[in-house]
Amino acid sequence: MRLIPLESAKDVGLWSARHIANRINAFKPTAERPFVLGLPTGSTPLTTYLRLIELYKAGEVSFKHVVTFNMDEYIGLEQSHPQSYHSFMHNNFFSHIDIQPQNINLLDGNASDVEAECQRYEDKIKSYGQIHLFMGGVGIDGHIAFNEPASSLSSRTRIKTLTQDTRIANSRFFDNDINKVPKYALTIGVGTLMDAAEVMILVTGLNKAQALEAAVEGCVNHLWTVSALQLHAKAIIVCDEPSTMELKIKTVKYFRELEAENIKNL
Ligand SMILES: N[C@@H]1[C@@H](O)[C@H](O)[C@@H](COP(=O)(O)O)O[C@@H]1O
Repeated sequence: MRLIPLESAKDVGLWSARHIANRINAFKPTAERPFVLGLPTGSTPLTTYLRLIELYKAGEVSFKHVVTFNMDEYIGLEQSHPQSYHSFMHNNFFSHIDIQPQNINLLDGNASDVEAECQRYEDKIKSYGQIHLFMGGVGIDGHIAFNEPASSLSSRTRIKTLTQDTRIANSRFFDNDINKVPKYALTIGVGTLMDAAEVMILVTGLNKAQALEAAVEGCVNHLWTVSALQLHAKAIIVCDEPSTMELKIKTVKYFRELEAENIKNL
């Protein structure tokens, strides 16, 4: 695992956007051989999206031959609902870049046959071979996508019941009213994420410090699903200073020295 300890949340956005652009450009995608990118929602990746839009506008990266798969979607919200992950992605990213609509993949949280929808998603990912780079955030309780504590670390795309903690955390987007937060979501599984060639998780803020500790210093444990990353051959965690509060000083120092050259590349 690589840990990139940066100073601020803004730096996390700049670094991660640059990393994505570099990977796309190095891949030289074409219509026949697109770059496959996994994407999250949440407040953490917003700076990354803003920076990617800037890089696109500056001609430094194109999404013309990029195929995207989002991690998750609430069940029961209309796609046009302002808090659906469909809306989030279109408003914050897709409508500002040159991605082709047919290359955008999101789970349908209103599918009548949920199991068939999840299978369709898994099959569609497989049809491209592999997701080349999956970016994600992390919940306060260490969940990745909506793989809540005690999710199987080999899980595939499926329906999950959201925990009370997650619904409270996400109620800030629903007028601070937990009753308006959906109870269920469709989410890729931990196994789906682990199949990606590379996984990059963004962690910012003091409230994520325990999750970061569990991911980096804890044991692989289904109660902190982000800890599964320790078993991934190419995992990167990009974090800001406040989120490292629970890590040992020597851990942070170790990675800071190891990544000294890369930390400069914002
Ligand atoms: N399903 C999403 C996760 O993918 C995201 O990582 C998490 C943290 O969101 P934020 O970045 O807003 O803290 O929120 C939700 O639960």
